[in-house]
Amino acid sequence: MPDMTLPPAAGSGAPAGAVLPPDQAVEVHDLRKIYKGTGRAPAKEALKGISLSIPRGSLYGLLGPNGAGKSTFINILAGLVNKTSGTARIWGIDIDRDARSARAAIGVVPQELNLDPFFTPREILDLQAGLYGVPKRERQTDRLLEAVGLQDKADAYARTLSGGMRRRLMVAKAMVHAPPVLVLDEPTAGVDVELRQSLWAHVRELNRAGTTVVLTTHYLEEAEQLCDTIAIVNHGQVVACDSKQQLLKRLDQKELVVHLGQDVDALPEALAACDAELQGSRRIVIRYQPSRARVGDILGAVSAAGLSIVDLTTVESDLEDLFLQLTRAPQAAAVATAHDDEYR
Ligand SMILES: Nc1ncnc2c1ncn2[C@@H]1O[C@H](COP(=O)(O)OP(=O)(O)OP(=O)(O)O)[C@@H](O)[C@H]1O
Repeated sequence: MPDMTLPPAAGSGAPAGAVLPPDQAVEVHDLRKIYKGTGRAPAKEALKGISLSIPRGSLYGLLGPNGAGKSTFINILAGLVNKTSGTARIWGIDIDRDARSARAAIGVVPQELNLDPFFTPREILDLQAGLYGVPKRERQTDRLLEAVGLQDKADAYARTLSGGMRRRLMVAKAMVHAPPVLVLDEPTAGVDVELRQSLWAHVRELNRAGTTVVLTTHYLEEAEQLCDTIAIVNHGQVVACDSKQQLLKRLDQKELVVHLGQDVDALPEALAACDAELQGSRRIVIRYQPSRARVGDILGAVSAAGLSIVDLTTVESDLEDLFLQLTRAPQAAAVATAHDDEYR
């Protein structure tokens, strides 16, 4: 990936005398969307009252399985889908009160690579800047092309660009009006591992340059590697939303594997009250909550039962465990309600 020095996002800093940028880049409250049924297809409630605040400057992940409602959410922000109810503000601008200014504050990179194959990157960016009413003298076409490493391809037909180059061009296209908020819908869906890394580097660079980045993904790894804050969405509801560290802390579950020096045929009595399991005759797996149980006490109980410990391993839960817990739990709706209250 080329070295990228990006043009600063509009409003990302606060020049002297300027209106201070908002603390929250995006704020939505009780956002609902019902797609009307057509023919035999029934109506679909894609968003069931989403409330979220996306802090300015964050790299925010909307994580959820296919069909969770992520694209619907960002398409509403982008002005491409009409919400059924609720409110949304982008960079402090209510999308109902001033749709035009709200749209100007956001750049969206859609999932589909919808580029005209017979236009060159330079033409595509110029055209897009024209659509947004950016005066010619203020256009940053060359800088943007350089930022996404496409200066050498500025005048090549888009159809001759590789998949990765096209994605980068899409990012540049979404940035022509220097929006302070950039939304990427599944930026690396179907992208190979190497290109994924370079796209991540690019997204981090955009964020460092001051742009608030919101991305949707169903790749846990992507959210874990890139995002500082993550909202997990399932069936049109937010089931968790916190900083990555806090989310991981919420798991509060560890697994301790104790390898014994002798054969046993049953769990020692002292471990009966724990979530413990004897595997084979020399291995005990104990699941515990670090906030409630001390590993020293657990090991003490094993030793007190007259068992010798020859080795130990611990396994920590990761985001994947939380994701599975939250998106598979039958009471997910209850979790969401309790959680939403925290964020209102
Ligand atoms: N135009 C539409 N008409 C009817 N239903 C729709 C429409 N667009 C989306 N849906 C439905 O709304 C739900 C949410 O879809 P959405 O595309 O927002 O989810 P997603 O989380 O972005 O999933 P994916 O990653 O697969 O795009 C799904 O059940 C989908 O089938």
